[in-house]
Amino acid sequence: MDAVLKSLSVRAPEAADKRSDAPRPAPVTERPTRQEAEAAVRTLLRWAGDDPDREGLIETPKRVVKAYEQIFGGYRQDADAILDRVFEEVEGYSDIVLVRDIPFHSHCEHHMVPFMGHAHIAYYPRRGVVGLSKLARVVDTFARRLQTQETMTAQIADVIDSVLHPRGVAVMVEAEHLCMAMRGVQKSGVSTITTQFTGVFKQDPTEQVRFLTLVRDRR
Ligand SMILES: Nc1nc2c(ncn2[C@@H]2O[C@H](COP(=O)(O)OP(=O)(O)OP(=O)(O)O)[C@@H](O)[C@H]2O)c(=O)[nH]1
Ligand SMILES: [Zn+2]
Repeated sequence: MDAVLKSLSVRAPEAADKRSDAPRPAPVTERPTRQEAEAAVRTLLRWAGDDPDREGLIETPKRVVKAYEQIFGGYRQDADAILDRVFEEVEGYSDIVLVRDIPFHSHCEHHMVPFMGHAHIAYYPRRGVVGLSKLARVVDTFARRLQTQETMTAQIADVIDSVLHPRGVAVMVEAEHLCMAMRGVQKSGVSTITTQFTGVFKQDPTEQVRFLTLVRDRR
C-alpha cells in the first residue's frame, strides 16, 4: 500500500491547502499515460458487464479520458493565480460583495460520483475588489477535483482569505450528492449545506445573519 501511495506521490490535500501566503500549486500526481487511462476504462467496462469491443463502446475509453481532462481539470489550475488581479479604483467601496447562485459540478472522493449545486461567496474588501467571474472560476477550480463538500467549501474560503486579505469571507455551498440518490441509501432530493466564515463573518454573528439573509432574499 505504501509503495502504491509513494508511486502516486499524492500531495495530501490538507498540506496543499493550508492557509498561508505561499503559492499553493494544485495537488500533483504522477500521471499515467493516456493509453494506460484508456485501458483502465476498458477494464471498468468489462467489470460493469459489457463488451468494450462492441461498436457502441469502442470509442468510449477515448471519450471518457477526454471528459476526465475537463471534469478533473482543476488539478492543473492554480486558484491563487486566478485572484491575482485586484481593481482598486472602486471609489473606496468597502461594503459586502456577494456573488450568489454560482452553479458547480463536482465528484465525491468516496465514490467518484457527481455532486452538484450552488456556491454563494461574500467578502468585505480591504484593498480593492476582484473580478466577479474570478470567484466563479475559483469555485470551478476546486469543484473539478475529487472532493468532499466540506473540503471544497473550506478551500474556497481559504484561498480568497489568503490572497485578498479581506476583512472577512463567507462561503455557503448547497449540493445534492448523487452517491446518496443513485446508490447506497438511495435518497433523492436531499440537500447538504456547508458554510465557512473568516474574519468579521466569523467574529460577528450579525454579519453571518446579513450574509444568510442576502443569500436567501429572492426579491
Ligand atoms: N461528509 C461528507 N460525506 C460524503 C460526501 N460525499 C459523500 N459522502 C459520504 O461518504 C460516506 C462514505 O461512507 P462509507 O461507509 O465509507 O462508504 P459506503 O459503504 O459506500 O457508504 P454508503 O453511501 O452509506 O453506502 C457516505 O456516507 C457518503 O454519503 C461529502 O462531500 N461529505
Ligand atoms: Zn460519494
